[in-house]
Amino acid sequence: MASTNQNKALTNTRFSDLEPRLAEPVLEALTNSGFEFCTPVQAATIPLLCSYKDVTVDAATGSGKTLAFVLPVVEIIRRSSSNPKPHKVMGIIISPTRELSSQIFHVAQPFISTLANVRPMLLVGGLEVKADIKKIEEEGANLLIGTPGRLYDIMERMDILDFRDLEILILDEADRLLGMGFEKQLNSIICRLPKLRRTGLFSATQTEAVEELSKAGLRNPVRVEVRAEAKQLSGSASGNSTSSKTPSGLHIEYLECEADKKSSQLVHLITKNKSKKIIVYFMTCACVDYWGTILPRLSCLKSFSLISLHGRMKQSAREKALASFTALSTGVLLCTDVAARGLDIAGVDYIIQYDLPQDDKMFIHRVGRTARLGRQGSAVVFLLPKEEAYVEFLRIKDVFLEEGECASDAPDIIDEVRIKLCHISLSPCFVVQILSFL
Ligand SMILES: Nc1ncnc2c1ncn2[C@@H]1O[C@H](COP(=O)(O)OP(=O)(O)OP(=O)(O)O)[C@@H](O)[C@H]1O
Repeated sequence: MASTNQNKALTNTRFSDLEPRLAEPVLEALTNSGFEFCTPVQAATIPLLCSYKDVTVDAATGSGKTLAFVLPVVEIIRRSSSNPKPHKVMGIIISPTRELSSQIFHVAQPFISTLANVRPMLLVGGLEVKADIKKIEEEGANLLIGTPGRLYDIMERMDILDFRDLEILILDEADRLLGMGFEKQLNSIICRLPKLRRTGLFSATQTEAVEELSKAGLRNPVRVEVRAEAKQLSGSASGNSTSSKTPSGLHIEYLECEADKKSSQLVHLITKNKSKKIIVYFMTCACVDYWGTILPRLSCLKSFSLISLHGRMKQSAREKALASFTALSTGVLLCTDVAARGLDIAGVDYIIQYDLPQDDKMFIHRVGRTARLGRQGSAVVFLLPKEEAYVEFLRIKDVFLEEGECASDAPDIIDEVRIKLCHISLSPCFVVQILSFL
């Protein structure tokens, strides 16, 4: 009898069931990596991209988006030419951070290696651009995976690369790439690519803005939207199913805290969760440096592994920090939003948002570093009492938290905040924006 999967985050569709059928070597590589059943986003997206459709994909954090684009990229290159000339670029995958590009490169490696003569190249900042140029000149590059800045730089400097037959462009964390910060480089990259190509936009916080889609040159894209099933919200009509942008195994709490008590609360939360693997998000690189210096000096945290990561560290230090934290079973990563999007770090149980994110979308990406692919995880966000909506909510709901205690007895509290905020007219503030995402 055919077996079905035991993981609720997976569908009963096997990779070998997908149509058009994936090539045998890819199916073998999937089996060797322990992947048998597709996640919902993979089951929906892989057949579309493999049938030459453009897609915009919006699915929760940790839902398996990486394989949902990596497999079609490999398939499309295989069909087009499994033996391209050394400097003929067939595909490009762009993501906003060095760490994420590097992760994608490594996830893709076993599948790309089924294409014997296709050379992938990781192009990220922080390392000498001359070394990249030399490598491309000598070895060639058929699939570029990297960050917009370095890709742009390489395209500016290297006429040798031929993009005329490019088949597929993937923008991971597309809202970040298209919405802010990377316009110049991205426009310049996209302008050089043939219009007749496939394009895929992926994110957990996708926007529908037409102008953004047209910036990426999509043609009649199919929109794939996969939401996690959420618990029934109290106060909503019975029988209504709900869906959530955050994974179903994620439990989110808030902690009301005066500014001058935040530091002691942070230490308290870290020590209380000693047996967990924790990520703490701060607003700036300077904050990470500050806490990275202070916390290890506290006697109560002497036995803790505390690792700092931010964008102003040297590339080698960034890589070392991420590798060290990944290898830990318990420990604390102190970081900025450079580690908020896309990173797939095994075993993260707990997310602490010491500072609210500057970009409200980042809330989802931060908490999404835990509870990935059907696992459980929890997250806490520090909120100041002055936050009007929050205080008003406490008054209306008659929910009072002991000062300094986490809201662990109020499991659906954030959902209830959202519902209540719909019913009372409060002046918009950042907290409202954040909560509206949940
Ligand atoms: N079909 C599958 N079967 C088992 N595990 C899978 C499958 N697809 C992906 N995974 C695992 O699920 C985890 C999350 O996948 P991935 O990093 O692609 O998520 P994501 O949707 O890109 O998340 P984010 O939005 O945070 O970038 C990874 O550890 C990956 O190996």
